[in-house]
Amino acid sequence: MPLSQALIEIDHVTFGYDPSRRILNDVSLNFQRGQVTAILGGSGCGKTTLLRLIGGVHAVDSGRVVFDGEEVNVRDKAQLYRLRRRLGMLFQFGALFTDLSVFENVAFPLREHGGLSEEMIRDIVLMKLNAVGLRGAAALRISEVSGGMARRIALARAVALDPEVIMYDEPFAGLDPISMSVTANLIRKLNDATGATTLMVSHDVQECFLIADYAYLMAAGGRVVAHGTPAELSQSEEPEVRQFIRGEPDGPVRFHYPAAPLAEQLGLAAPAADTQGATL
Ligand SMILES: Nc1ncnc2c1ncn2[C@@H]1O[C@H](COP(=O)(O)OP(=O)(O)OP(=O)(O)O)[C@@H](O)[C@H]1O
Repeated sequence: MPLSQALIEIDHVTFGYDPSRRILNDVSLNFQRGQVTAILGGSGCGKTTLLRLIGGVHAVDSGRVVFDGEEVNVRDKAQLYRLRRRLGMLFQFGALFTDLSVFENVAFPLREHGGLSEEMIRDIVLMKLNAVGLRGAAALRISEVSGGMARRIALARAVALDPEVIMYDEPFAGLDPISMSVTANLIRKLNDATGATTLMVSHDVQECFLIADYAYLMAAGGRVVAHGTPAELSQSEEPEVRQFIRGEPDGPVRFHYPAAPLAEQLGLAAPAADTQGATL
């Protein structure tokens, strides 16, 4: 078997939660060691589903998910356990324990892991909090911190056990522009400082392009529209890619669900050329 460069390979994967509706349709993506790779796409195109397949939460219908040369098999519990110990995951909105302090939130995975002395836990927690600039906030309660700080605490918690792979699901959701760019820079910094491999699912193209080494653009119907470095994708002449990157409401990817022209439906004018996109 040829040795692949990629740490994680999604190889011609097709998947649906139920047989009547395919979410991913013969998709192939590669995640290179040490790199930050963004998976970009609108709501519902299957980005989170991809992360779940990598974590072995569901079995693929066809194709393969390969982690470090080993095909993920959801029925092999011992393999899944080994795999998941190598993955760190930051879920959408972080999900911190609001009744615990900042310190205890970051300490949580370390205590779960077991076998670490209190002194070691303390040192690791303070180092991780220092990396996200919040060592001084260790004693605060989660209810006392801002949304941007909460995201940084969740980042510190996601990397507490120094995972080889860090998966972020919508790390920028609900953040103001400054917190967004702080979070983006931290994702890059944590990747480089720990030598990890980062997968980042998002619909924030600009933020991801600032820090990603490589990006995949996904569209509805579970297909990969394009992939490349942010520079390559930014220079693409492909209409679908250009629309995606510029966030334009009209183009090959339509903003409007098919409908009769608005004026016609409101009884304001005789049926005319399609004006759906022009009014919004
Ligand atoms: N557990 C589930 N059971 C059945 N259908 C699901 C389940 N989870 C997600 N879906 C459906 O699968 C599709 C893809 O969802 P997914 O969460 O992967 O999309 P996404 O690209 O991450 O979107 P978002 O950015 O909105 O989170 C959606 O239509 C969703 O309704």
